[in-house]
Amino acid sequence: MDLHLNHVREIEAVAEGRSSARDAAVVESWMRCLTKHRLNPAARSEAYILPEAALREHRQRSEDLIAIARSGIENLYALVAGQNYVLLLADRAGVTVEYLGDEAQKQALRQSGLWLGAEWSEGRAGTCALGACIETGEALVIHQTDHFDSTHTSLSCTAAPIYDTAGRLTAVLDISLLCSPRAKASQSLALNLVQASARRIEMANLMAENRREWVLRLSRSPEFLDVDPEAALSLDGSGRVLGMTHGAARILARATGCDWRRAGDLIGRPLPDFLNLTTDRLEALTRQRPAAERFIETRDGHRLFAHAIEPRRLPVRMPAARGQLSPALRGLAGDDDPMTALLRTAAALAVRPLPISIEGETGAGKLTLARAIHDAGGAGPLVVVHCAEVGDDEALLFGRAAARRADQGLIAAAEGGTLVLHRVEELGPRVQARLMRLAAEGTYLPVGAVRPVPARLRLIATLAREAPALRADLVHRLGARLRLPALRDRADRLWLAERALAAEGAELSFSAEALAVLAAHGWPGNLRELSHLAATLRATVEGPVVRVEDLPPSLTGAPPRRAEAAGAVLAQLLRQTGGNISETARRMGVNRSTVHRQIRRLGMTR
Ligand SMILES: Nc1ncnc2c1ncn2[C@@H]1O[C@H](COP(=O)(O)OP(=O)(O)OP(=O)(O)O)[C@@H](O)[C@H]1O
Repeated sequence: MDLHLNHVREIEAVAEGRSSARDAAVVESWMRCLTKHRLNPAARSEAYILPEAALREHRQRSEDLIAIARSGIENLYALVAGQNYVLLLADRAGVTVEYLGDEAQKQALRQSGLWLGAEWSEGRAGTCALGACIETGEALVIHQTDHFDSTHTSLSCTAAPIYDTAGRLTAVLDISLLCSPRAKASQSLALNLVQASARRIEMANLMAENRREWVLRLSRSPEFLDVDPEAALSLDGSGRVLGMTHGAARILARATGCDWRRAGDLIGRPLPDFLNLTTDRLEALTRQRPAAERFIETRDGHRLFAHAIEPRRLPVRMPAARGQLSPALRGLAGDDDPMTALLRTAAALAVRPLPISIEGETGAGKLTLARAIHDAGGAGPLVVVHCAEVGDDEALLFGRAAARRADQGLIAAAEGGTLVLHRVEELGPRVQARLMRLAAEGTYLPVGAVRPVPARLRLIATLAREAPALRADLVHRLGARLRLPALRDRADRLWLAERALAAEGAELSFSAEALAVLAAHGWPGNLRELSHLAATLRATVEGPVVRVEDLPPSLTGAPPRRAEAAGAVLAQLLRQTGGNISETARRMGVNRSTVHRQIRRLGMTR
């Protein structure tokens, strides 16, 4: 029977949901060809080779990658050339930008598309190793009749992705055969080889990009650690992840239960989020000690061997020890490791003019930390903007072109100092769009101006943990991210509670039972809730000891207040204060942004 017809029937059967002996990756790719790319399995199309000019453009864009990948590609080709393999390096679009093949087979290779400039995207060529690898981000073999288009069913192709240090797929490495044995298993060795080469290319890329940073290489076995490690990541001076190989992205993602496909989210997070390791232990992991002694553990309990490589030339800025933190920063936490690490990072950032964003639940201390960073950094005015009050009023923030001094915006007022945008997610969409330039380039456009104005200031944005109203592209421009833990997750919460009482000037202390209640409480209002509790206790408790009975029902288990009741209280307070937001906020014990938010959530009009 006609092989082509057979092939088409098999694809149609899979489309109808019949089970198939093919690998899941092949079946999924066939389904994408049918439903996403809308390809016809009965149609046959020759491999597409880009015109010269278009190919030149693709190669120019991949120049850096080709330069870094070159030795890896040549080594791989040297290993497989004797077995008639050709080697292709394709860019993200599936276009072959580098090629090594046997001159003697030139004609046949060109004909079959195993050639420079061939486009092997799945949408163009149907199921093929390069295209399916780009779609799935994983290494795979597409062997003979695994191909969707029966034009390609004589080929056997094996591909592995190459990721950049930010975790984005940038290229695919492929070795292919014009003719191969029938069994797909014949290509297992090819798969291993391509994956190892891709890993080494990523490693070379990471090392080239991070000569001045700490690099941490990881391996499951000490024997390979120093010669051919499985993964590597780079760290900035304060121990945050700067970049990684794909292997490292998988390890870090697994350690925190994240999806490795969103590796970009791992960048900027502190090392202890993933490993039981802090930067002050990196020196103990250099080659001075035998590899077998350099083991560490991931947060999900996997044991790894590590090799830390010191930054070259410039000495790295090691994180400030706790005693070296400025008093403003030091006072923000007791004995809590994540907070100590966060404050060290904040101290390192405070002396540089980089934008910073601070995330945390309501009352977690975002604004307080922003102020402390400003204090630690030194110079200039501090302008705090409550973004709910700005809304979409562009002129308020950015000022107007050719304005008199009094009409300048808040950004101009912060010149030479710090601009804190508190609850930045409360800004309207137009203001958010205008803010992008300030965050990314340090310039801004006053309303009505045609030329951007440079802003010499440090930008600190605070945002709620879940801030869906904020543009994703703005979030990424808001600089280094500091994530404040919720009070219930802090080991120093009882220390904070005692200190809050002391700050009220009261000669009071908590009984052991009362401390147990505080330790178990969920603290939805975080530090704000704690400081209000201290103020209330100071006013209500007579003896020297706060007992469980002295604590309010919200802590000791009375039913929580319902949203309707909260709405009624808010409405009543607004009426009593004649709509005065500041006074309402003061009486409710929350800040003004919270009142604005509740008004909006409850659909009230002012
Ligand atoms: N480290 C701290 N120790 C004790 N109290 C603190 C600390 N940080 C903040 N507070 C107190 O907690 C309250 C809330 O702090 P802050 O306004 O900084 O929180 P926030 O996260 O910005 O809140 P929101 O997002 O709700 O505006 C303030 O009264 C502040 O004084």
